[in-house]
Amino acid sequence: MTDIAKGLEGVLFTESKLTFINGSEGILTHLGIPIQEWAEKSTFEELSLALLDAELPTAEELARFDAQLRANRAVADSVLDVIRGMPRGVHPMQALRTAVSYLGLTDPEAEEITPEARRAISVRLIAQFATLIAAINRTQEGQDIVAPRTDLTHAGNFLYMLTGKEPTPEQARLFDIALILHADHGMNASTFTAIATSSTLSDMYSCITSAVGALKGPLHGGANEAVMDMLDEVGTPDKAEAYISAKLDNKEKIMGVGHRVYKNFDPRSRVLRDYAEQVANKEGKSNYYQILETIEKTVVDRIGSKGIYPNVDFYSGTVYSDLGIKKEYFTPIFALARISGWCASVIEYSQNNRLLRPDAVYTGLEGQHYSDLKDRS
Ligand SMILES: CC(=O)SCCNC(=O)CCNC(=O)[C@H](O)C(C)(C)COP(=O)(O)OP(=O)(O)OC[C@H]1O[C@@H](n2cnc3c(N)ncnc32)[C@H](O)[C@@H]1OP(=O)(O)O
Ligand SMILES: O=C([O-])CC(=O)C(=O)O
Repeated sequence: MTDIAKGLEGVLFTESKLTFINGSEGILTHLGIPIQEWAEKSTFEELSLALLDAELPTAEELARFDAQLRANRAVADSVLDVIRGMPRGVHPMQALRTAVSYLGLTDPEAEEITPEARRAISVRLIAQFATLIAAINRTQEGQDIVAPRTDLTHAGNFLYMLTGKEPTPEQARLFDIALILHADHGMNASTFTAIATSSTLSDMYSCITSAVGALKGPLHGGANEAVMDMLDEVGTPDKAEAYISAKLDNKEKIMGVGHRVYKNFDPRSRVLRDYAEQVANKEGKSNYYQILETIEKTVVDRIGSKGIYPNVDFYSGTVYSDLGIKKEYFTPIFALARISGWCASVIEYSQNNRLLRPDAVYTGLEGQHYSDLKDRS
């Protein structure tokens, strides 16, 4: 009997210098540097550049990249018209998938797949994802689109475009850290999807459009919104333990916990929990935070022995909702960060490309002949 790696678990299909994960010890590094240090000391701009070039930038290189991002924030009016024309009430991830696909139609270099073109398009995509997501939010809320500013950081400008108000330095920095934590994560489903698309020698916009679709699902990036739905369903902290126990008794999955690779705490969830806790200590524990605390305890007590612990999606929503962001935008914000990892991984894989084409064990019928439709019951 041939072994099948269901879900491709543990299958090694390429080499990468970008991200290392030790799932049993809960370790995550980018370019060998622990995620906690990136979160504490770096910026999303710096990590994005480090991933794109697979090396730590100099101050001069970072300044140049930052200037390029700022200069590329605006998107063509036709893209904004498409966003304005979208039906109201669509999920923002549907809207983002369509917007990024359309964005490709406005980029004269879109079809180029040379390393230089992939790199240049990546800079534009990283810069413009923020503009697309903020514009989707504004139009879906019936508000005017806010044009990007060049005097704010990537995180600060996004929050400004989203709300129309300049964020405080603390808010911008907190959001920057959230972006850092989500920027890359090895061969997760959406990065793998981007690479699979690029392996056919398709263009960057196709890679990223397919990655957005993969991130959207609740087993992947969509889990952060699903966690918020769960918190709303639980309602109050005193109901959390019974709610989770009943779900586990029914063999239902709890959103925001469990991971294909981490069989211990996801280090990103620890960082996010610390920030959520700081806000809770400063402003009083929010209802959401208290429910999450009880869910975490119940899950770890009941199924921690199976290696089920909170993942990155567990606490991110409380941080975003503290910043006044609606839950439908949690997954687009994940995409806002992961665009760097997607682009970097496509660039890296393209340097040594081979078409991705796995196989399946055939279990269907054999030796059959075509029968006329009228003869079939
Ligand atoms: C950014 C990210 O993508 S992080 C992941 C975000 N996704 C979520 O939070 C959704 C909830 N989590 C899950 O569905 C899963 O943990 C996944 C999809 C992330 C990983 O799943 P897999 O690696 O395929 O694990 P699998 O489904 O095989 O589960 C292994 C065991 O753990 C249990 N388990 C896994 N996740 C959960 C969960 N969230 N709640 C309850 N039990 C769980 C399974 O029921 C199974 O138990 P069993 O062996 O007794 O049958
Ligand atoms: O690595 C994974 O499978 C999912 C994940 O945590 C991520 O993409 O950030």
